[in-house]
Parts: sequence; C-alpha cells; structure tokens
Amino acid sequence: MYLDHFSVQNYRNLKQIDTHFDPNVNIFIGKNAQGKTNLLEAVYFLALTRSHRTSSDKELIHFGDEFANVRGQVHKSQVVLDLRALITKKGKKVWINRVEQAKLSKYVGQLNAILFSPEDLDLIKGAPSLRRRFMDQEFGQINAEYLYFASKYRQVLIQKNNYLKQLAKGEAKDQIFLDVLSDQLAGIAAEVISRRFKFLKYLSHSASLAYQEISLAGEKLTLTYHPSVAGINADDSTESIYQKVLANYQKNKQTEIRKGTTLSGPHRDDLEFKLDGKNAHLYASQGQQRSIALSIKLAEISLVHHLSGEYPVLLLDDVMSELDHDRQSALLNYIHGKTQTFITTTDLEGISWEIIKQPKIYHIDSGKISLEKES
Ligand SMILES: Nc1ncnc2c1ncn2[C@@H]1O[C@H](COP(=O)(O)OP(=O)(O)OP(=O)(O)O)[C@@H](O)[C@H]1O
Repeated sequence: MYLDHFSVQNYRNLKQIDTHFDPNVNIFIGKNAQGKTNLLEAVYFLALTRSHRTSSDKELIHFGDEFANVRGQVHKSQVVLDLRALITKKGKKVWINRVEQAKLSKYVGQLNAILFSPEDLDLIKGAPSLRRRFMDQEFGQINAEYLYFASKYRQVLIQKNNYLKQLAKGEAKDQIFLDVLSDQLAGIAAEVISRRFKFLKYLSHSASLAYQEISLAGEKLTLTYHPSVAGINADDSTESIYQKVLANYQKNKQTEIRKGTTLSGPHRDDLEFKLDGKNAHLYASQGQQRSIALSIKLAEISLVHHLSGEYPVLLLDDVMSELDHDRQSALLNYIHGKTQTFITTTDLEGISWEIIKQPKIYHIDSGKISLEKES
C-alpha cells in the first residue's frame, strides 16, 4: 500500500500541507524543530488515530486553533481509500471514503504504518512497559480483535483496581463483585495473551531471519514472551490460559485486596530478546541492540504483509544517521521495491544515497514543505 495525495491543516506546526507523495522513497530534510517529526506523526496519526509521542490529542492541534485535520489517499492492490481524521478539543472523528466511522477499531488498519525512531533503540534495554506498549501498538494495528481486547482489558483493569482500592479502604465489602470482575478480566486477558503468543511467534521467526542478514557476526536472535502468570505457555488454548489467569487471581485475592491493585496479567507481562540464548538486555552491545531493533521493525513489515497481503508504509524518523553503512544497506535493500518509505534527516551526510533510488526530496522549514526535485 502507499499514500498518494496527502493534506494537513493545523497539525502542530504544519499549518497547511497539500502534496502527492512518491510511492517509493520520500525524504524530508530540515534543521531541528522545523516539523519533520510532526509530518511523520501526522501520517502515523492518519493510520492509527494516535500519536506515537503523546496520549493527549489536544497537543496535536496547532497552537491557537480549534481543530487539526489530516487526510490521505491510500492505494492498495485492490482498492483506493480516502482516509480522514479530524481532531478537535472535544475528541476525534474519522472517515473512510467520506463515511464517518463510529468505531475507531473499524478504521485502524486501513493504512498500516511502521515507525522507526531513535526511541525504538530503548525497546531492548528500556522498561518492560515500553515492550508492552510496543506489542499493543503494533498488534493493535494489524488485528482489530487485538485492538478491541487490549483496550477492553485496560478498561476492566481500571474498574477492578478501583474496586480493590475500595475494598482495601473498607469502603466496599462485597467480594463476590470482585470475583465477577476477576472472572471478566481473566477472560479478556486470555484473548490478549493468546494473540501475543501467536504474533510473537511469527515476529520472532522473521526477526531472526532479518537479524541474520543485518549482523555480520551471525548470532541467532530469539524473542520470548513472558506472561506474568506462571505456568502459561505458547501451546495453551485460550480457555486454558483463562483458567490459569483466573486461578492466579483467586490465589492472590487477599494480597491484591491488601495492595489495592491487580498483581498479574497482560499489564505485567514482558518480552525478552536473546542473542544465542543470552539476554540482550544484559549482554548486547549498542551495535547489537541497534541491529535487534532494526530486525524487529523489518519483521513487523513482514508480519503486516503476511496478515494483510499488503506492505505497510515505513516511517524512518531520524534513524538513518544512527545506522552505519552496512545496516543502512541491509534496511534499504530489505524494503526496496516493497514499502513506501518516509525518511527524515537534518543533513544528507551519512546517508547511503547510492542505495536509495530516485527519491522525492522535500525541504521542510517552519512547518512548510517544498519539493527539491521530481524523481
Ligand atoms: N501544537 C503545536 N502547535 C504549533 N507548533 C507546535 C505544536 N507542537 C509542537 N510544535 C512545534 O513543532 C516544532 C517541532 O517540530 P518537530 O518535532 O517535527 O521537529 P523536527 O523537525 O523533527 O526536529 P528534530 O530534528 O529536532 O527532531 C517545534 O518548533 C514546536 O514548537
């Protein structure tokens, strides 16, 4: 798939943009704070109806304005879609082919976007919450059911935690209501966990292949999912995961009441990256971590293609300068001719131009873009 006609009004410092992107490579060159990330964020928002940088949509509206609007024409192999997202201070609305969509879950997934930014390098060594957010964002955009269950899980978890706090303070007494909430939460947790296992199995396999292409040393990369409820494994059915999560909630019921919070479930799970069986969090060098992060992104591209038959668009925010020549070559060769790619950079130094064939080059200055030359 690729994004052709693209227009923006009042998105952060991008007051007004109206352009047609190149189906292959688009490069945005600009000094710091000119709007390069904002532009990629606007594309990401059009795809996922959320920013990768903030959970507050209001921040996305240009200072002093009332709304932000992003619109794009997406070409897929069988169909052309007109997508539109409108952000106001009261909320957001989305349209597919001018028809307003009541549910965001019906909209998300029409345009798939994989974003790679320097922060992704923290995925390996950063806090477990980063890896959970990674799973929720990436699996949510490729699978509407995952998106639904992950957000339902968050809702019911808040409800259960609020009730646990009331019980802890003695403001509530009815433990049967707690059992009802735990049962509901365990059912949704099982749906989330079984899908995480399924997608991670594929991701691990293709990330391992990608890592082998990128790293000259040839170590084997594996991804392992660690559910916080002991005893759950990849071969378990959803029903059996549900039984194990529920049994765990029951076992820890009094501790959860005392602490006023739910101690296990998808919100406490983690993901482990290993190189030749060794935990990359503890042992991988900076360079190996870059290769792992890059391999995961390449594997995501392949996962989207595997599930939807379409390649996602790839947003590379300021990462080219972070990658050495060999890793840039591996990345660009991998995506060549498959994915529409958007690259931001402050300068042209350090980019392996010989690998990028006929890009469309834009300059970006104070939120305005201008085309350098047609490819
Ligand atoms: N809601 C908003 N309204 C207007 N301007 C905004 C808004 N939010 C952010 N900005 C401006 O956007 C600019 C930052 O843009 P962006 O993050 O895209 O920079 P960049 O070109 O990617 O720079 P760098 O190379 O440093 O990452 C800043 O000048 C900031 O003040």
